[in-house]
Formats: sequence, structure tokens, C-alpha cells
Amino acid sequence: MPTSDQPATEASTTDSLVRLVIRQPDDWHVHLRDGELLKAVVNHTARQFARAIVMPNLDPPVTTMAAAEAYRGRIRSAVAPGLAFTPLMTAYLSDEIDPAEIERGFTSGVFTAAKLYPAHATTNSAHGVTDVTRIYPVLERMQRLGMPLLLHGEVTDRHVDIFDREAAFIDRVLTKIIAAFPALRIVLEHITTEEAVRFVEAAGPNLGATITPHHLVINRNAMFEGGIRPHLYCLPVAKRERHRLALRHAATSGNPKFFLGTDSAPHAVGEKESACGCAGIFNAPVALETYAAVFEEEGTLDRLEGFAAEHGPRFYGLPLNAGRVVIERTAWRVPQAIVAADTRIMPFQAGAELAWRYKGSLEEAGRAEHE
Ligand SMILES: NC(=O)N[C@@H](CC(=O)O)C(=O)O
Ligand SMILES: [Zn+2]
Ligand SMILES: [Zn+2]
Repeated sequence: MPTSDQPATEASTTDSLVRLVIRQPDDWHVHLRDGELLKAVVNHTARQFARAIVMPNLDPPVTTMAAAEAYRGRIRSAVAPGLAFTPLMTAYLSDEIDPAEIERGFTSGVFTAAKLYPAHATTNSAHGVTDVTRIYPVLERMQRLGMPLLLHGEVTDRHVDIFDREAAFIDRVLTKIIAAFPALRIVLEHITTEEAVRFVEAAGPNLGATITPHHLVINRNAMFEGGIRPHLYCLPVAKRERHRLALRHAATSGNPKFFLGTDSAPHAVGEKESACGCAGIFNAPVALETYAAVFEEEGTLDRLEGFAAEHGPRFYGLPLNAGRVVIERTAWRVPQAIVAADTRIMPFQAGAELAWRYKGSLEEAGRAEHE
């Protein structure tokens, strides 16, 4: 029986392993939405993760400290009683953003980081940044404060092929930001390419990257298997197999620059199954289960804890979580849809049978066993 003062991971890759106990993870990139959708999705994240970096791409976007505080309040009230969950708020950078507001938000503990969406790159990014040099005064201030910059790393140039937009962003924008602000802490979010992996590996310690569960599992063929699969469409779009393999290698390598960020991005089924379907994959209900399967397949279950619970907080300079959670080898079937109020949302891997199941905190899992 593991206790919390034993080494946290009692994982091995033998067939006999039935139960994985790891430090409670955090999600360093999630969309919790607002209103009814927030209520429908937030507990899928809050039951697995102690903290989460909450994306600010609401409509209208979260650009002020007051808006972030109000949103944080709505998130907290939607979290089920008994779940200890800390939303870490982010500021949405726009051409007009006031550096003083970002600084106030960060020093008062409301903003943990700020997010750069190139204008029109993805969902609710219309108010994003049109040219990164326009926000140099903010980046200057963030560098001085030690406030992390989070990037949706895709160029929006329509002449660049959609599958090349991340690599082009690295060449054209990221290198420029790093050269201008060498001490700025930067997270390249939801990386999807071998180029991103190589770039992050080669860069200094101020650059990290998050990796989603879905980009570890699907390549671009999955979007077209037997017909168009709108629920597997997200941005950055999944790439060729060699990129997926590079991501799996990076995530499971033990390199502290890579850490967990689900990019769980729910949209109502009707918004996905449409002539112009929204980008985003809702993976919160199967997040840890999916990562655990990947780490097992790669023979690296002993590194899951680092990726899921240690590299992220260390990059952000935050304490590690004290609690432990249990993931068990128990086959279960993912529901076809999550239904809440009037909204249906389809989870990643809907209808599939998964090998691992998240069982809750060590205490909860122990209680359930004795009932
Ligand atoms: N990942 C996505 O495909 N969509 C995200 C936006 C984002 O993270 O780019 C969303 O908010 O729906
Ligand atoms: Zn994004
Ligand atoms: Zn996202």
C-alpha cells in the first residue's frame, strides 16, 4: 500500500501494474468557457487537476484585472463543493493592452501569465495582436516582472499552408521575441511539430512548451478517417505521423521543458458539426487517462509524474502539489456525449474503451475501496 511519504510514483512497466499513484497534476492550458458551458465542463478539469492555467479567450476577451477577477469568481462558484481547485488566470494581449494593467494584475496575484494570440489565429482571437512589435512595451514589462508569456504559436498569413503555420511562427515571430527579450519566460503552447520540439530543446531554460493529449494520439489522418471528423479538428491542426512521434518522444523524455497542458476546448456539438465547424477538442473527461496510456505505450510510466505534476510548477516557479492521486488499470467506456443543461459536448475518444481510469485522490480512492 503506498503512503504519501513514499516515492510518489510506484510505476513500473510490467503487466502486473494495476495502480499508479502520482503527485496531483496541474493543467497548464485549458479553456473553461463561461456561463452554462463553464458549469458543464469545469468539474471535469477540477476533479483531476489541482490548478489550471485558464485561457482568456472569452467573448469579449479577458483584458483587465477586474474582468479576470470576476471570471475567477464565476469559475470558483461553478466548481463542485469538495473539490479543491485553483484557477490561475491569464490576460489576453491585444494591440491596445495597457502595460500598467498587466503589471497591476500580476503584482496583485490575479494574473499568473499573459497570452498572445496572433489576431485571427484561432477561436476568439479577433482582438489578438496584429504585429508583435506593437506589444513590445508589455513584453518589456513582463520580462522585468518575471511574468510568463504564453503563445498560440501560429502565423496567420493565408499564404502559409495551414500545416506549416507553427514552424513559420517559430522562424518569423518566436525567434524575434526571444532575441528582443532574452530573459522573458515563454511557453509555446500546444506544440504540434517536430520543429517546435527541436526548437524548444535547443533554446535556453526560459522557453518551455505544453503538449496536449490529443496531439500525442492522433495525426492528421484521423480527421479524415472514413469521412470528415469535426471533433478531431483543433488548432494548431494535427500534423503528419513523424510530428506525433516527435511529440511523444518529447513528452516522455523526462525533459523538464515539456509539460502537461490539455488545451481542452469544448464547443457544443452543433458548433462542431457545422458547415464551418469550430476548432477545439474537449479532452478534460479523459485527460490523465490518455496521457497515462501514452506513457505506458512508450514504456515510461515512471516519467508521467514529472510531465504531469512537476515540470509545469517548476517552470512557473510555483510549489508542487502535496496531494497524491490514483490512476487505475480498469477498462471503461468513454460516454458518447456530455450533456448539461441544453448543451451536448462530445469528449475526445467518445465511445472508446480506455485502459486507465482516474480514481481521484489517494484518500478518495482508499475510501471507495473499503465501501
Ligand atoms: N485549440 C483550439 O482548437 N481551440 C481553442 C483555442 C486555442 O487554444 O487555440 C478554443 O478556444 O476553442
Ligand atoms: Zn491556441
Ligand atoms: Zn487553447
